[in-house]
Amino acid sequence: MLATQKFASRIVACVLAGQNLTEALNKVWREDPSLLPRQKGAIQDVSYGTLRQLGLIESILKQLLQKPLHEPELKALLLVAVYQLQFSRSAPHAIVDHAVKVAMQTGAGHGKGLVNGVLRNFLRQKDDLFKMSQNSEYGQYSHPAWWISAMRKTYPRQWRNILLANNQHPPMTLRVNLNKTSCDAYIALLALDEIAASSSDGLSIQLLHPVGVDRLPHFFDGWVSVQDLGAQYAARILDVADGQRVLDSCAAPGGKSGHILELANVSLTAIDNDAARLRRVQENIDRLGQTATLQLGDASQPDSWWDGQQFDRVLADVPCSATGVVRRHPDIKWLRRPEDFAGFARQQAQMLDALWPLVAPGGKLLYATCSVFAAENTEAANAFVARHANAERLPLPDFIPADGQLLPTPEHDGFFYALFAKTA
Ligand SMILES: C[S@@+](CC[C@H](N)C(=O)[O-])C[C@H]1O[C@@H](n2cnc3c(N)ncnc32)[C@H](O)[C@@H]1O
Repeated sequence: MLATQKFASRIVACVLAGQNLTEALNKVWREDPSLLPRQKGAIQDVSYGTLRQLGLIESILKQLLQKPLHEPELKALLLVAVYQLQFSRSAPHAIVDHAVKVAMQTGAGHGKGLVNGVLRNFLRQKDDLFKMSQNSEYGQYSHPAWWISAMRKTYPRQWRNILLANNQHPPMTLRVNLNKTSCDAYIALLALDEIAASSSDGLSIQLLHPVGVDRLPHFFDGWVSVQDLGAQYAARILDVADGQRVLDSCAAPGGKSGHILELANVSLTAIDNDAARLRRVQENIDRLGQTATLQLGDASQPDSWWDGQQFDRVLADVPCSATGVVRRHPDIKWLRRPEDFAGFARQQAQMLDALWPLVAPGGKLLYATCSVFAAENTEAANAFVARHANAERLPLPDFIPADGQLLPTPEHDGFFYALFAKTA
């Protein structure tokens, strides 16, 4: 547990200082290669959990501290330890003792009395502290105030559920490759390996508990892929058919490219501007036993990679605020700023405008984000149609809300889809 607290508090401190969670984790893995997979799992769990529940834990901690704590490492250690005391099954006395030891080891030794006192007070007043923390929306929902008000304004009926869904553990969802197996047959295979799973739609499978992909039968033969249910709608909405030319313009790591190839025998071009991520597209397509043309390129500058032949279908799964996938990336809640959205919207509009000439007359372009903010979604789609006289917004299939905004729920992440047809 000592290592868990030591590294988790370092990671939480990095995120609170503005660093991305994945980068902070990778830095720790690089600096301490002796960490065992089990230890890494525990560090990851506690870091993610602390960031998910940060508003609640900070509200509790504020009640326990007589004055604000300005030492980031010490504060992160207390946040991690309070998170563990509130949410983990580890023995409380061990959590407190280890936190004191970590304080001594990490140069925050002068704070060991504070750590001991604060954590013991927490244990004595746990229920009252929790109750008091629920008096503020920050403590209740663990999101920044500006985010809470934006959700309340945009989704007056659903805002609470959205925020609470963001704080849940995400499910592990599989996309079943129907060219290789069926949902029922695969669930039966999983059962043989004692992996409990269910399907609500005959296309995807939700595991009761996440497992490593190496435990999934025939994963490396392409029978299933790990993909959130909301992301699985993209290729189905794109409505691909044999013989078409299809462009996936922001393709990495290739989840949606792979799905398109499973659904029809198309000629797929997959573009991404990140070489390392593009290699993952190749791995994914190889695993599925499919082929595609992969090209490193900037979707907003097609002149540098496009051969001039138009596409029947274009998928623009653009970079965005990722505010719909917060339960998978809890650092996003604390790293995003209200002023970020104008920049995302500008980049998204630029990409859409650059890709539109690549769509053949009668062809379709699917615009997708994993955002829940209107500036990147409904407003962007309306503005696009207003800019292009030959763009018609098409109705979506009935598995998607009519406005294209899929809100985060226990079953899926938040996504937005807008489908456009080129009329001339
Ligand atoms: C939301 S992710 C795509 C996820 C992918 N479609 C999937 O389902 O696996 C967005 C991708 O856009 C890429 N990207 C960002 N800016 C880009 C640009 N200007 N041109 C092409 N790709 C870009 C990022 O590297 C990232 O891989």
